[in-house]
Amino acid sequence: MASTEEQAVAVTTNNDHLVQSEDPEHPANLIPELCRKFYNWGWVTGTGGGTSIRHGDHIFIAPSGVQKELMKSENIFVLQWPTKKYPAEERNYIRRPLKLNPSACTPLFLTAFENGAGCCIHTHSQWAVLVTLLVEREKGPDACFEISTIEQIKGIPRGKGKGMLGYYDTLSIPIIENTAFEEDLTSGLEAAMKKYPDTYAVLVRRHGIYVWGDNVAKAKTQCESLDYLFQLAVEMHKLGLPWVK
Ligand SMILES: CSC[C@@H](O)[C@@H](O)C(=O)COP(=O)(O)O
Ligand SMILES: [Zn+2]
Repeated sequence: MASTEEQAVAVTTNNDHLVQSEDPEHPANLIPELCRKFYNWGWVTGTGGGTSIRHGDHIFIAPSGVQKELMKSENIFVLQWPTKKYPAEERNYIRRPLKLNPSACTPLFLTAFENGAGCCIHTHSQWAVLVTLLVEREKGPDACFEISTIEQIKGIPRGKGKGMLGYYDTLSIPIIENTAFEEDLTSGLEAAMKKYPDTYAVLVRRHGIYVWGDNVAKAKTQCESLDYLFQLAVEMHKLGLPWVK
């Protein structure tokens, strides 16, 4: 019987083609490219944060604990979709680079994909963290960031198949409490999605945010719009201006 290492080599060797493509839009090329951008925006510094893409029946996932802006396509893990929520076992990966572990965010990304997402982004943006500190903790499971009558709200969907929010709508993003380990956030994320079925993002107090979209472009632009709104909200708070009119 082959040793664990030999089995891992076999898996990796057999499926390297899954992350080899000349196409810049291929997920194995896009994830490193996006993470370089996100690093420059302060979203994924110090190895925190990350992103994952669903492409057909494959899920592309970054490794854990690496400098996300230096990641290469050969470092990307691949899971067959649909898959188990906690794919700790080696055999669940159809491509697993040696000497690396998959992102601790994997079960959270999978939760977004189960919800129909094509891409999920996790940031440690300081604006997102600050907003979670400004919304009262006492509200518990009802904690929610809300903002209205700001043009950029129109960059966020009203819900699946419901078009985009309008200028006079109120944007609501649920906030869940942080946990000691990233993967333990999964039940909180699931509960928030159940309570807010139209949401495309969940804030994590003192940690950051998970944002997803139907595809990569939507996840990225929605994440950008939210980050803009969080920064604006922090500055408004400093000026004593209300977020909701
Ligand atoms: C700075 S460590 C951050 C991690 O614990 C976690 O919050 C995170 O976002 C990234 O996890 P990772 O397993 O490296 O993909
Ligand atoms: Zn994180």
